[in-house]
Amino acid sequence: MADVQAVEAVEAAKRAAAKTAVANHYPKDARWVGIGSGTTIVYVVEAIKGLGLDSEATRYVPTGYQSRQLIVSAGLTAVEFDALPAGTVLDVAFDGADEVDDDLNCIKGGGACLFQEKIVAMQAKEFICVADSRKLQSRLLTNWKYIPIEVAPIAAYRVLHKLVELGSVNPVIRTNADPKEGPRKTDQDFFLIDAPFAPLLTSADVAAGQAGDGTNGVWEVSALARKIREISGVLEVGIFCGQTGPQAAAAGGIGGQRPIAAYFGMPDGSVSVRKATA
Ligand SMILES: O=C[C@H](O)[C@H](O)[C@H](O)COP(=O)(O)O
Repeated sequence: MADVQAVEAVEAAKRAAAKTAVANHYPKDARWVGIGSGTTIVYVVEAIKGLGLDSEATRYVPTGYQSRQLIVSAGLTAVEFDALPAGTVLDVAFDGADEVDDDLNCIKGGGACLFQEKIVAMQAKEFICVADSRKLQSRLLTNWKYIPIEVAPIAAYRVLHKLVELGSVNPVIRTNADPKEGPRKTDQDFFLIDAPFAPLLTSADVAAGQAGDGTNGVWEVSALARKIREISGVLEVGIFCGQTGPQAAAAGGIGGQRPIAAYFGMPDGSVSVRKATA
């Protein structure tokens, strides 16, 4: 009974966060909207429907199979990322996260989606993250214990070896719930490696003098993300960091993989917001 109540409380928290995020960031004249993956994004789509705008002109860009099914089941119109007219910039992209730190860096991929999520977020003016209080931490890898990494199957063991060199302790190839069914496949038919590391340093940690260059296995977020992406065989890493959309636009580019705001449903029913400072 207590378990059922706990699950219901978490679902209520996700729904509250989604409703607030959509109320604050969904443009009334939205033309292109990115829709992420996972269990929390379901409430984002519910909240979008709840706005009652349902414009014929709005198109929703999915980040994988589940996301597309969600869009279509809600009676909304999906357009695949590779079918977007050249130069299309999404008005906004919403997505969940496995953990978010003080700088709004995120870990994503716990549900096996990260590559399409990243390219959709990076094509949007604003990327908005929606989650519950379990995901709200000061540093990444506090409550959530590993970094999901999407890899080419042929390179998986090579990547495992390289991750150990970077300081990961016991990285594993993710399997299906029944390990006899073999490795879990992504929407790209790639494998996932789940790589535990020590908690990742934030900008405040670095400003306070901590190195974060991998010495003794301690990494700063962006430094580790860069190192992992450099390994041949890695398609994408489930660390979303670096520029926000507005920062990218100010530099003459499009979109960023770091959200401009993250909304967390709290156990007391309130919604906590963390906003990017720059
Ligand atoms: O792989 C899945 C995605 O990155 C999800 O957005 C992330 O795992 C959060 O999922 P949920 O909302 O189910 O906690």
